[in-house]
Amino acid sequence: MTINLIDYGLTTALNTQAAVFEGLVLGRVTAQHRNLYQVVTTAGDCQATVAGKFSYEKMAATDFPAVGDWVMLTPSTDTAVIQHLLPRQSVLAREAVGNSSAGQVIAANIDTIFICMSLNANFNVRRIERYLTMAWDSQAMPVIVLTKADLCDDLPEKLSALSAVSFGVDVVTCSAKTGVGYEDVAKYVTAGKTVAFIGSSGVGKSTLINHLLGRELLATKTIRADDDKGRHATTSRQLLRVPQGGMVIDTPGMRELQLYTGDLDRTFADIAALAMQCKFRDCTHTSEPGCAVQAALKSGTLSQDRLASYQKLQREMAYDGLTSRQRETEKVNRLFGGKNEMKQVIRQAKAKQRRR
Ligand SMILES: Nc1nc2c(ncn2[C@@H]2O[C@H](COP(=O)(O)OP(=O)(O)OP(=O)(O)O)[C@@H](O)[C@H]2O)c(=O)[nH]1
Ligand SMILES: [Zn+2]
Repeated sequence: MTINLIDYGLTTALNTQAAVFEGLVLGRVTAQHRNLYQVVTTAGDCQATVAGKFSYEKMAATDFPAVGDWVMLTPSTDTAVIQHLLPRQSVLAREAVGNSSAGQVIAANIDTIFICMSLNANFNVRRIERYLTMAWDSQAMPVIVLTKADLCDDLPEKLSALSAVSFGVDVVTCSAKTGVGYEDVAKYVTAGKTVAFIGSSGVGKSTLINHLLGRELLATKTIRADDDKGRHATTSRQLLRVPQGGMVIDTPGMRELQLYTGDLDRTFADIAALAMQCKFRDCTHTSEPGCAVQAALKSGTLSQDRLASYQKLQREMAYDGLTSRQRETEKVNRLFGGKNEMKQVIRQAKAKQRRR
């Protein structure tokens, strides 16, 4: 059986890069189970591990292959060996577990990211801002997918609230119950294109993916009626072929993405434009004279909620860029409200220690 990698998103540019590595075979990572990878090549599916140099050269976690990556490998009848990672066109990363500021790649080479949010209890434009920031940073194209339209009786109000933060990003409204909008979602999933779904648990991502795949591949779960919170149904990371062309990446890590880095200026284009008009270039938009952001707040063209959301994400990203020691300080600052307060707490703690 020969597989056409063009169906898996192979482009001429990738092929040209791959041609440099003589004697190696090109493939795309479709799944990852700890150190073992599933890779599709023209010869079919194979299992693979990474070459020793990935560990010896102390590569960063983000330099290891992830689902969606294009890799060059030494073929084998048993376990192939991944020798090289081809440059990524887009990367969806999250903050690694623990106290390091290193990122963890959860999927690579995604064309479209569906930001899923249900139109009932889960709807929250502040969360959309968070997801958009992450999506813009990944280099993939975001599309906002509003699910469970059947459970919403104030759609125009919600769409209007959304238009204030979406800035021309495509918005699709859908419902699994009525079938409305499902075809609009499918339009983005075309031959050679890779899509990913992010959004809270229980919003209907698996339901949408199953519809695209035309089968019940992913288990969907029953939602607790009282709080609309879902239980996790998806367990393994994977890249799945859609019968009518295109691929879906569904990795559990995508499901509660923490902001790692992000393109705030693109998500908050209105605030970025205002900030350009501030008198001072390093304006913090708090109490400086000639602050265009504060002026917009006063005139009502910018909402306090939106500015607060921007500042919160800005703080989070600054925090992500800190070393672990700086983070500790930052945590203390957050807890005690500032340096002087912190110093006082430390003085008191030391005094207590001495008394012992
Ligand atoms: N009323 C209604 N229910 C829906 C709709 N879409 C999905 N559901 C239901 O919502 C529940 C959760 O859907 P899932 O597709 O499992 O949600 P998920 O986003 O994949 O959840 P995780 O796997 O935890 O990330 C299931 O009971 C679905 O049947 C919809 O459009 N309307
Ligand atoms: Zn300002």
